[in-house]
Amino acid sequence: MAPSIKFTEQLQVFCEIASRMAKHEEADALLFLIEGTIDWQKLRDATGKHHVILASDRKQHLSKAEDFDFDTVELNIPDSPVYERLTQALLESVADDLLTPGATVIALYSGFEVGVIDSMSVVSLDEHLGRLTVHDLRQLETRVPLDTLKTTVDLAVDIGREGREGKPVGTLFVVGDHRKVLKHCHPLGFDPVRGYNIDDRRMEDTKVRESIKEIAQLDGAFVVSSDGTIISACQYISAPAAEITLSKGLGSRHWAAAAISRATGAVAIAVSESNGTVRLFQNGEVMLRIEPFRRAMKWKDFEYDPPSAGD
Ligand SMILES: Nc1ncnc2c1ncn2[C@@H]1O[C@H](COP(=O)(O)OP(=O)(O)OP(=O)(O)O)[C@@H](O)[C@H]1O
Repeated sequence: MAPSIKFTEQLQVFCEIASRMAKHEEADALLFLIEGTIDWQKLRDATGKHHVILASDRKQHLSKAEDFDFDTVELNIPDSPVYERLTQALLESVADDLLTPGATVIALYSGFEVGVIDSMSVVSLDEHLGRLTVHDLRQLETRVPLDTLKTTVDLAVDIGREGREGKPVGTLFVVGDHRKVLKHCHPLGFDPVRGYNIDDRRMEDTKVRESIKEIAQLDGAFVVSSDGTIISACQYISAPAAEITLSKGLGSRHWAAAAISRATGAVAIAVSESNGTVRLFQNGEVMLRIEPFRRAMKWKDFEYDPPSAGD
């Protein structure tokens, strides 16, 4: 059974203060990061008509919450620091259209004692989160289904923000039109997904996404079919770069992304190793750019010397 959080007097007072703060800040929502179920009726009474989002690492903690008019977000990053989980909850809420990128949110969470909501923050989602909206993805009118795009973009944003074991990671996903894409690819060594059956290569699966984060540390691109199956990994992409203009500072990974999206009907999603920025290319152009949400600044970024367009 899911653990339950006692609806204490302290929680009641927290809800009242959060509601007052929400009014004062003209906040768009209250966000509760929870580690168990709560008496939903009491929470609804205490938060009145406010838009409330509940985020948890476990689906069962959120069970029946929607019956009380709460929005819910599942995180799947247990044991991560609270800051990471809050960030993820905000990103997911924006991606699911529960919050706009410019929203102000009153977040309530357990900052010190496990299982007790003891902390509150006023968060203004700045423009770093700004571009990640389903609306933007919808505007692309691609032949790649929205679900596949959203899953890939979410994963790319995770990779850009988290890196791996403290190190930044960059990578490239080429999504859709995979038969044509493969004609422009050659392997850069062993293909780590080769030999796995289709069910073990679907991006909708959490375990598969975790494996992708590992493989992303290797050189080359992922080729993904429109239905979100990883067709191949560690591929070098060579497509003609003629008629493509990109901003200065973008290197060969981004040129490859632009070129393949021009030469085929695929959407290319590049994660920059230098700064975690995710760019989505279609028809040779950057259609969407998502800045990582507060990744630590690295001074060595400024020493970066991009290769020339012909590379
Ligand atoms: N044509 C390509 N196909 C697939 N992967 C590529 C290609 N070109 C470069 N890469 C990958 O991108 C990595 C970084 O290359 P480079 O620094 O030139 O790219 P970049 O666009 O500046 O990207 P970043 O911002 O991540 O540094 C390479 O080590 C390689 O793994």
